[in-house]
Parts: sequence; structure tokens; C-alpha cells
Amino acid sequence: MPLAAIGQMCSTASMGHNLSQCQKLVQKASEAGAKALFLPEACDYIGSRDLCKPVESSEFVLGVREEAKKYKLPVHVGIHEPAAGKKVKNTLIWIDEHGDITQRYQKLHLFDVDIENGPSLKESDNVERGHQLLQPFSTALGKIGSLICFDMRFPEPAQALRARGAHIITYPSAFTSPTGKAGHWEILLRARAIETQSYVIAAGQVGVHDEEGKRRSYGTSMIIDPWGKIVSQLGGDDGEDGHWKDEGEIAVAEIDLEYVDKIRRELPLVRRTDVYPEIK
Ligand SMILES: O=C(O)CNC(=O)[C@H](CS)NC(=O)CCC(=O)C(=O)O
Repeated sequence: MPLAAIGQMCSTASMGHNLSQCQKLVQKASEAGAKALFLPEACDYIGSRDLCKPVESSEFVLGVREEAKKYKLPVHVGIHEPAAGKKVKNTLIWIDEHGDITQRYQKLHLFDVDIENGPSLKESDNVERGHQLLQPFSTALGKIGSLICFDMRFPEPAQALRARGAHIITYPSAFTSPTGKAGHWEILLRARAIETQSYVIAAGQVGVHDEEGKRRSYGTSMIIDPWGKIVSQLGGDDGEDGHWKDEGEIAVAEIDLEYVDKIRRELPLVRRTDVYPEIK
């Protein structure tokens, strides 16, 4: 059965540093025999809008493409792209084994929150939201439906991707430490896996991204099977301030499409959309 790899890293305002972390993760995933590597959201940079470049001229994207080609390993990676005005797009790209970008998804739901003693972030100040789902695409692991981070709080897009044939739903993320520690990360991801009866692959940023220590990500990247079991997991925020686990590490899990079919057959989830038409 083919293996999927998740890679965990800590992006900063140094694109060279971020690229070199990703290159090492590609190498590790290839050595582990994975058929694809899933990296977090915003791998190119965190916290420095000035670094945003079109994919054609981004040293980060060009570097990851080269590495994917060298190891013949597809890479699913979150980046930024310039958008209208001063905004950027929070984008996910699929780089195939030839190093070509063949899929692109723009994050639909933006993280605008102001939580007491928690994160206060308004993603929509700088980010343009996407307007459509990416059609699930075929890979050596099965059909992938791509979403990003905060999208995980909404069951509908995952459900729509399942209806369009996805076997795997992905959530590359930079999940905040406070909301991760509250349990939201694991519970939401497992719920999405159980209710869509799909694998969920969620690679997360981990650690402190800026010198002021304002942006901290929870890590704890995981792969969850369609029964809701965590089949692969990396460490993250261990509760002690300043301690972060598994930066620069990968983990792998087998993707079993027969298991997906079996669970869907044994426990059919037939919706009563006639009774709650307001949920579209
Ligand atoms: O674009 C970037 O630079 C990186 N993007 C992010 O970190 C995004 C938007 S600020 N983070 C999330 O969506 C976290 C969601 C979350 O933590 C929750 O739902 O609790």
C-alpha cells in the first residue's frame, strides 16, 4: 500500500531558511518511500508580506519544484501568491513528480478572530479569499480534496469534496497554539475524517514564527484514517513555554483505499436534506 508523508516545520521571515527546511523534508520523505509529501500552510514565509512573489519567480516555489523533480516525489505545499491591491492569496499547490505545478487551491475561509487571552488575528486584512473548491484530483494515493487550516471548522467543504469523489481531505495548517491546546485541532480533524469517511492528512507549522513570539503554531501534524483513528502523528507544543517537538520531522502512514470503500459500504451516511434545507 502506498505511503503518505507529513512534514512539520517552522516558517519564518527568511525564505532561504524555509526552503532549506522543505528540501530536507522532501529528502526524508523520499528515503521513507512515500508516494507524496504533505507540507503545512504558508511554507514560503510567515509574517513578511514583502516576500510574496508570483510562483514563476518565487525562489521558494522554484526550489521546492526542483527538489520534487530530483526525488520524483509529488509535494503538496502551502504558499502565498500576490492578489489584487496589497493582498495575497493563501494558496495550496500540488507539485507533481516532474516538478510541475498541476493543482492550485485558494483558501476559502479566512481566520478573523479576537479571542481573550488567545490569538487576535484578522487574516482578511491581508488575504483575499478564494471563490471555489478545487476538484478532487487523482494521485498514487487516491483522489485528494484540498482545503486549508481554518477551512477545517466547516464540515460543508469537506462534505462537498467527498461527494465529488475525494478519498483524502487535506488541511495544511498553521494552527494556533491556544486553539490547538483547547482540543480543536484534533477533534475537528477526526470529526472531518469520520463524517466524510475519508483519510485526513493535516501537516502543521510548529513553533514560534517571529522574534516577538506572537505567532505560535501547535504542530501535532497527523494522518487520520476513515474510521477516525490517528494512524500517524508528530509532536508539537508540549505545554512548556518555548518547547516544541518534531520541527523538521516527517511521519508516514499507509493509505488503504479498500478500507475507505469498506467503511463507506458498511456505514452508509445518507443525508436527510429534505428536513434541513437551510444547510446547503
Ligand atoms: O498566511 C499565513 O501567513 C499563515 N496563515 C495562517 O496562519 C492562518 C491565518 S492567520 N491560520 C489559521 O487559519 C489558523 C486557524 C486556527 O488556528 C483555528 O481555527 O483555531
